[in-house]
Amino acid sequence: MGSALLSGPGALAKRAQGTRVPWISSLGLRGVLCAQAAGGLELPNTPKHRLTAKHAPATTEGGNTPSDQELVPKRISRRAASRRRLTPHPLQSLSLSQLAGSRESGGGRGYSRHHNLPAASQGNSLPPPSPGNPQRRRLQRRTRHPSLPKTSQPLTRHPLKAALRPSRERVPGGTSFLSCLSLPAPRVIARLPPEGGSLGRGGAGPAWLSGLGRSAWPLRSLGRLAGPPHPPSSSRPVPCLSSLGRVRRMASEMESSLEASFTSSGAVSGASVFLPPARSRIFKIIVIGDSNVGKTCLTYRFCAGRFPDRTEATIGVDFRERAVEIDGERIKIQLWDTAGQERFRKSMVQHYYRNVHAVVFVYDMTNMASFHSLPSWIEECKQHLLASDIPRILVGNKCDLRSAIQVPTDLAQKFADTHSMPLFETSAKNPNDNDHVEAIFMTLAHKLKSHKPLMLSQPPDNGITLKPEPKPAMTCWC
Ligand SMILES: Nc1nc2c(ncn2[C@@H]2O[C@H](COP(=O)(O)OP(=O)(O)OP(=O)(O)O)[C@@H](O)[C@H]2O)c(=O)[nH]1
Repeated sequence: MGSALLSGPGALAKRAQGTRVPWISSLGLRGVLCAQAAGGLELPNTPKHRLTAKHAPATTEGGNTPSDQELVPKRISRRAASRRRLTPHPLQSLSLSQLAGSRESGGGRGYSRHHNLPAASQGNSLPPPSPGNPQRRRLQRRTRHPSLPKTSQPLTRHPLKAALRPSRERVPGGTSFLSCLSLPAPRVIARLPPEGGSLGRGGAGPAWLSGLGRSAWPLRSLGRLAGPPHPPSSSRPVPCLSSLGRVRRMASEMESSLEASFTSSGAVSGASVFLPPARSRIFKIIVIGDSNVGKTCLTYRFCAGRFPDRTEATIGVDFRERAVEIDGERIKIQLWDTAGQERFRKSMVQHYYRNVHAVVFVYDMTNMASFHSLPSWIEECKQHLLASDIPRILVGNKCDLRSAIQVPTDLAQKFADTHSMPLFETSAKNPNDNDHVEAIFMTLAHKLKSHKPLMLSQPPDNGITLKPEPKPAMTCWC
């Protein structure tokens, strides 16, 4: 049928002109080959090396047309089929990242999404895929990103995902950081007021806590780490450093309450308002000295009237207050029991020295090193610009341990004279020295009262009273 068609007058005319035969596709390859073998058709645009005489099927004897099976040369068929299979689709030859980039950059083929440059210039030095080199094409398929190793990662994984995954693997021992964060915080036991309801003997709790009520005491008190009572000398429990932040916050609250107290006394009042006179003045006294010299015990003895059952190293600062009456005036003595250990005080120091009215230097009479540290404590006061006229006293503690005393009284007295301070030797532990401890702080209170520091003075007589401004006369616009 094919030869019949090809030998028609139209086909011959086309052949004579040597032009392409548009309807040849309807014949199929077999028909074309038959026609060519019969010499009836010349295909000008068909490469001769692909359709040559040797590929054409031999005419069977008797001039019969070969069967369909014979008409299709097997070699040509296989090669054509293999070429069709090996010729990549343009998208097939692109790597994943290139595909993603081409999507983002509007479909530019083979371009990096980062710089819009050809992928080859980004470090992927492979040439564009060639249809005739299947090995190279395979390489190109395996190469996804120049920075990633050629591992057996699934193609669907984004490179970034692999980089950001490692939380568990990175932490040694298989613990993730989140589990580290969820470690239980150290237990902190709040210091409760001593029996009787208040810290001091004055009855009521500290003024700066009065607004909170008694139920707020444990929250407002400073925490100390739970633990057994430590032995009298060296091995003391180590408090938790994380409590320092809480202590610092407390110290600032104390300061602001002190400043509020000063303000309410009328001495510091930036605004032109009239404030009622304060009911009682507050004196801030800081107690400083080496760790373990007995600062906590001394302040506790004065405010609670007894030796504490157990003590731990102070973190930052402990506050105690006692109200006393001197010459008919009620004043409050606020004792700041500071930490002796450097690591528990360094971030608190600026709070200690603000608005200080008096300083108590304490050393341990059974420990010469604590006495030798006194000059450094005095120096620290100087560095924090403590006024030279602020009352200071020197206290040697633990005089009950007579057999262990290392610091002779005359040496201590000489030092005190050098620095113009009165010297007291006492014991916070010995109940017989109770009056002595009391006398130390009461002396200070008397001195402070007579000292009449500017900040704590009563409101001046020329206090400005706010007068209501005269209202403007009503104007009716209607
Ligand atoms: N024998 C005797 N021991 C005392 C006396 N005062 C304190 N201690 C003991 O000395 C140790 C330390 O007392 P603290 O009051 O905690 O010392 P501190 O100076 O406050 O120490 P830090 O808080 O670390 O600055 C405790 O074991 C007390 O029991 C005292 O007068 N006599």
